[in-house]
Amino acid sequence: MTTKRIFVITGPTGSGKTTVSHYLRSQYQIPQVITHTTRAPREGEVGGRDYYFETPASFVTKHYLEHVTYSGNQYGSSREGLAAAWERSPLISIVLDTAGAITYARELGEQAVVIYLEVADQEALIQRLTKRGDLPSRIKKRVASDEYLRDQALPVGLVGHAHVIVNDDWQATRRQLDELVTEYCQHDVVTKD
Ligand SMILES: Nc1nc2c(ncn2[C@@H]2O[C@H](COP(=O)(O)OP(=O)(O)O)[C@@H](O)[C@H]2O)c(=O)[nH]1
Ligand SMILES: Nc1ncnc2c1ncn2[C@@H]1O[C@H](COP(=O)(O)OP(=O)(O)O)[C@@H](O)[C@H]1O
Repeated sequence: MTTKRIFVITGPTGSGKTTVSHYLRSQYQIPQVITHTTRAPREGEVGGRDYYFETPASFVTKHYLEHVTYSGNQYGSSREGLAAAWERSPLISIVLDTAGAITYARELGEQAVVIYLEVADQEALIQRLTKRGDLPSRIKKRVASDEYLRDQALPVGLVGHAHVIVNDDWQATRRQLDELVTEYCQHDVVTKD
């Protein structure tokens, strides 16, 4: 049987987590676990595809494997969401903050393949957020949040568990992702023998 695995994509805001998750979906048909949030949708975001957008009252009715507060909003991933994605494919992905990534690494062990993204130049990262359409006031609040500052560095709890990718150049990032997918697909061929 093919081993079930999940690519846990983490890193600070603007490091490219969503972009990586979309690439894994379009290039390799790797489904993404959709998580729940109380934050308002950004322009272009669609409920049920990007997030399940919740009110504070509806958020607390779900069964979470883990949940966090990030820059004043609630986020959580459900056990049901994980099981539903694994029904569709043995290799799936999820986008989490580093606290969530630590929980997944602890709860799922080797099934969780953690990818930590970072951008070397902070100015470039701010420019990416601006280009993405984030309002200057929101960017200011986000980059001043404790959670953003915490996620700037690979947490001790993920050292030795995470594949670190410096996402400055998309072609280089793509190559590293291609290698990872190949590695984890071959892993299964090897373990089946
Ligand atoms: N722990 C955890 N983090 C989540 C979850 N859903 C989203 N996040 C993280 O919450 C943070 C804020 O997400 P978002 O508002 O979409 O901002 P972004 O990082 O700029 O895309 C990011 O680090 C996401 O990876 C979840 O269910 N659990
Ligand atoms: N390597 C890259 N070079 C330039 N822009 C990038 C790169 N990776 C992602 N981006 C852009 O940066 C912005 C933030 O990326 P996104 O995936 O939304 O980050 P996150 O989900 O971590 O907040 C998006 O507009 C995305 O298109």
